[in-house]
Amino acid sequence: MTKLSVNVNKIATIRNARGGNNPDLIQVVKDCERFGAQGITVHPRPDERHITAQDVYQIQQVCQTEFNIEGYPDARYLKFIEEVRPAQATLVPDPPEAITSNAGWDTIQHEAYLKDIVQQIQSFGVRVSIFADPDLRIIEGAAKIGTDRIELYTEPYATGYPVNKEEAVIPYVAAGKLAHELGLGINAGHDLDLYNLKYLKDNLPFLDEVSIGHALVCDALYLGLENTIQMYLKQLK
Ligand SMILES: CC(=O)[C@@H](O)[C@H](O)COP(=O)(O)O
Ligand SMILES: NCC(=O)COP(=O)(O)O
Repeated sequence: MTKLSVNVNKIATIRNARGGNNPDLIQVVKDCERFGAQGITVHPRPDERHITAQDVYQIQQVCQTEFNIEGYPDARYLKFIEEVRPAQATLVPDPPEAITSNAGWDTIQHEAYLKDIVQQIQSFGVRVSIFADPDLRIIEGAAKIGTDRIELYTEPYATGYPVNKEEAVIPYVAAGKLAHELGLGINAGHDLDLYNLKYLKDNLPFLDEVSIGHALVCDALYLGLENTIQMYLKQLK
């Protein structure tokens, strides 16, 4: 079964726009889970443009499903992971000024660095996922590093889907097959939506989890949060 982890970054974006507590992020987290979300994902970026440090600790208090914290493994991020002990830590190579995540790790060039970080996080009893492009050498590198899972970066798939979905999915099928053969868990995320999700899921038999935020929150503006979460879950059946 592929789990849906709802990324609530954009709820915090709207809240921060006015400086108050509307929408109430913690209430939205509770509601997402009540509506069927099987995980909650946040990416507490250093500039706190959306998710703040306070949000991270408050979500941990209420999250009843799997809490997934994404980020670049600097000292601030590792402190979150050690103190919060989420179900999963997803390592992303974003520089602080990144507008959004736009690439996976070079697991070959950064093997020694990532191996140390992964061991540190695993020593906290936290599962590790490494954000990765669907490149077979990169997947092999991820296995060497000792990560529990990879998260396939799906922006290129989402961009290619409307043009030629059969072609767009090819690298992901190959990467997913190799990852499974190497004993890695498989997550996927970035720019997934109600149009492209089912085709990816149907072509990736061992997909453990998708984390979806931007499109889901945008859909919820028109369709309502409960209905939207149910619609995303239906795509994963
Ligand atoms: C890692 C990834 O692709 C997304 O989870 C990322 O967290 C999106 O970040 P923004 O919500 O800041 O665009
Ligand atoms: N890891 C991907 C994620 O959490 C959400 O990405 P997006 O759906 O906001 O593009």
